[in-house]
Amino acid sequence: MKSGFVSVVGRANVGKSTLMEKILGEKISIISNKPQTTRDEIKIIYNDENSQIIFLDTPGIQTPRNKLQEHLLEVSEESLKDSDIVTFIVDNSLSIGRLDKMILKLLEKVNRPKVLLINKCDLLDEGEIDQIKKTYIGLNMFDYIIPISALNDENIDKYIEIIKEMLDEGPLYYPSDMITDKNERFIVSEIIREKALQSLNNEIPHGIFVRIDDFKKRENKNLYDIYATIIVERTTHKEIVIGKNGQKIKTIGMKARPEIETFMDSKINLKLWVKVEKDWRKKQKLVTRFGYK
Ligand SMILES: Nc1nc2c(ncn2[C@@H]2O[C@H](COP(=O)(O)OP(=O)(O)OP(=O)(O)O)[C@@H](O)[C@H]2O)c(=O)[nH]1
Repeated sequence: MKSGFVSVVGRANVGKSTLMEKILGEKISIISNKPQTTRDEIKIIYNDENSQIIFLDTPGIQTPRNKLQEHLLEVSEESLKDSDIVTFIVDNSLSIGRLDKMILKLLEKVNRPKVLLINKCDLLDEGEIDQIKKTYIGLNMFDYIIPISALNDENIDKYIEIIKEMLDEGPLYYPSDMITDKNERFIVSEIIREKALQSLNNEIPHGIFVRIDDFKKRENKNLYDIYATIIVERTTHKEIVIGKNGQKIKTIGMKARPEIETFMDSKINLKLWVKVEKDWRKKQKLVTRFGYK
């Protein structure tokens, strides 16, 4: 049995969620394909007959502008140090951009075997792939460099093979049917948050948080009652989330419910409320209370 922890870092939009979905299937895409702004580290667990790979899916890296983003950057650093192998994903850009350089600086400090995935190779020709490879070989930092296309499922099996080769023998850290360490409440709150952000069209840039107030299965029924509160920073935002005649919040609920039902494999009765907590993002205390650390 081989097992171990593999951290996966990359800036937002390079295709991490797509990769995880190809490795682990649709339920994972519900979990990992969420807007970046408040996402914490998520462990995503791959199992087969003779291995367990625990991917530490870290938040996409961006320049920290507030406490929450600072925290996300710390999460990435920590998971790099805790893991057995580090995977760095870049996309089809031909040169190394500013954020990628920032991540490379982090990686330099981490004394672990490293794999580089060049994603979106379906958008590149052979010459371009070679050019990117050469750039990174020049850094002398990576044990393996693998061009992939997460979208077209190209070379992902090779990546898994290489990870297995590199891992040591180890125990089953999690039950073999477990796919993530996050509890259902957290994932449900992320689904609601995502649907809210989508329905709000950037009217409230990043300023919402979703708290699950109640989460109960009805006796002898395949049905859950879930009560959640969408927390906003301002009274004006509250009005926006509720919408005219409550239309907006109704839409958010209608979009979230089917996805929660797929994830929970159960019928869902979802009730949503909206509440104002001023400047919640800036307040480290609230960030802590809401479970980011
Ligand atoms: N052409 C091409 N597009 C891809 C590939 N992988 C991902 N994409 C696209 O790139 C975009 C971003 O992919 P995501 O998987 O959401 O990226 P991410 O890194 O998880 O982004 P964050 O959630 O912001 O961290 C989506 O539109 C994907 O369809 C690929 O191999 N080829």
